[in-house]
Parts: sequence; C-alpha cells; structure tokens
Amino acid sequence: MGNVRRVPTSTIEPPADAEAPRRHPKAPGPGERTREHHSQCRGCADVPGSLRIRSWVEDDGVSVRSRFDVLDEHQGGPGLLHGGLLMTAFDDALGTAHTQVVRAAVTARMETDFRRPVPVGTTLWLRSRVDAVVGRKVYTSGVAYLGELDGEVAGTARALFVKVGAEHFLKHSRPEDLEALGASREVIEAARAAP
Ligand SMILES: CCCCCCCC(=O)SCCNC(=O)CCNC(=O)[C@H](O)C(C)(C)COP(=O)(O)OP(=O)(O)OC[C@H]1O[C@@H](n2cnc3c(N)ncnc32)[C@H](O)[C@@H]1OP(=O)(O)O
Repeated sequence: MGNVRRVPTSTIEPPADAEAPRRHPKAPGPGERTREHHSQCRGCADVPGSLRIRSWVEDDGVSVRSRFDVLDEHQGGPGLLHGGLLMTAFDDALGTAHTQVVRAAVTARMETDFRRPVPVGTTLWLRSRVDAVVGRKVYTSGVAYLGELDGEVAGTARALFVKVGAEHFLKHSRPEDLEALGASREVIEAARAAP
C-alpha cells in the first residue's frame, strides 16, 4: 500500500461515560439563528453553489434545527436529491451543532443512512446535536425529516469532528484566503515552517 495512510478503525460511537456537552459562552442562544461557517461556505453561506442551509439553536442551547430547500440544481436521480448533497447538508448541520459547543473542529469521519428518496421541491428539516466531547473528539448525530420537523425520516447521520486550532487553517488554507481574513504573510509563513 506504499504511502497510503491507514484509515482509523476507531468507532464514532461516543463512550458511554462521556459528559453531556455544554453551550460555548460565545455561541448564539436558544431560538437564535446560527452564524455561517465562513463567507464562502457551500453549506450555509449565501453564495452561488451553496445549499443555503439555515440553522437555529434549539431550547437546550446545544442542538440545532436546520432548513434545506431542495431545488432542481440539487438533483442526482431524476427529480430526486443527490445523496452526496444530503451528506453535505448533514456535514453542515452537524458542523453547526458542534460550533455551539467548541470553537473550531473539522469533520474526520461521517456515516449516513439514506432512508427515503427526497423529491425536488421538498423542504428538508434536520435536527443535529453534539452527543459528547472527549478530548479533541466531538461526537455528533442528526436526523433529516421530509417536509416538516419530526416528519418522515429521510436519513440519519453520525459524524466525528476533531478540534483544531488556527494553525490548521494557517497551514492548509490558501494564503490569499487567509490574508483576506486578516492573517499577515509572516504569520502564515511561520505556521507553515513549524513542524
Ligand atoms: C469551522 C468548521 C466548520 C465545519 C463545517 C463543515 C465541515 C467541513 O467541511 S471540515 C472539512 C473536511 N475535513 C477535513 O478537511 C479534515 C481533514 N483531516 C485532517 O485535517 C486531520 O486528519 C484531522 C484534523 C481530522 C485529524 O488529524 P490530527 O490533528 O493529526 O489528529 P489525530 O491524532 O490523527 O486524531 C485525533 C483523534 O481523532 C481520531 N480520529 C481522527 N480521524 C479519525 C477518523 N477518520 N475516524 C475515527 N477517528 C478518527 C484519532 O484516532 C484520535 O483519537 P485519540 O485522541 O483517541 O487517539
């Protein structure tokens, strides 16, 4: 297999004794609309090619509900939502749930069950939550419903996010995107030179 990195075999089931997650003090409160991940995010930003997912914080301050209007441009099979875009919707919604609890984390692993086809014209509602945080690992899960919250289940997903610091982006993002966010060339170069 040469240089191919071994795929981790650890489960994404949270440990039974993990503590319940708590809302980050700077995260939006119950009923509030959540912030987009980034101004160019293809999940939630208001830009061409985005799924334009909108999310709101639930009463517990940790879970979120998200709305995804399925349009012609989201087709896979004729008149039906592309499965990869349902995964994108879950990635975004679960990623929004994690920002209620931790500042920055990236998707390490995600599992999706596709239960029902989703016709174009449907509004999908997703409920997403953080189940546990253990060290850098953030365990999340979610359900997508057809037409209304708690309607027929279209799919379910679980994802493991891993907390990262600013150096993750300083090392890997395009320099011009970092500079647009205010990072200096010196800071970017120093992060890239670090081991
Ligand atoms: C602001 C965020 C917005 C989010 C919304 C949208 C989400 C996204 O699109 S994120 C983009 C897609 N994801 C990525 O690009 C991530 C690419 N991967 C990486 O950068 C790295 O592999 C990363 C950061 C996940 C982990 O690397 P690294 O920091 O070296 O940590 P590492 O030591 O390997 O793993 C930490 C722990 O997670 C576990 N882990 C890591 N990957 C996996 C995996 N795929 N499956 C199961 N467990 C895993 C490890 O086993 C380890 O567990 P333990 O602490 O118990 O030993």
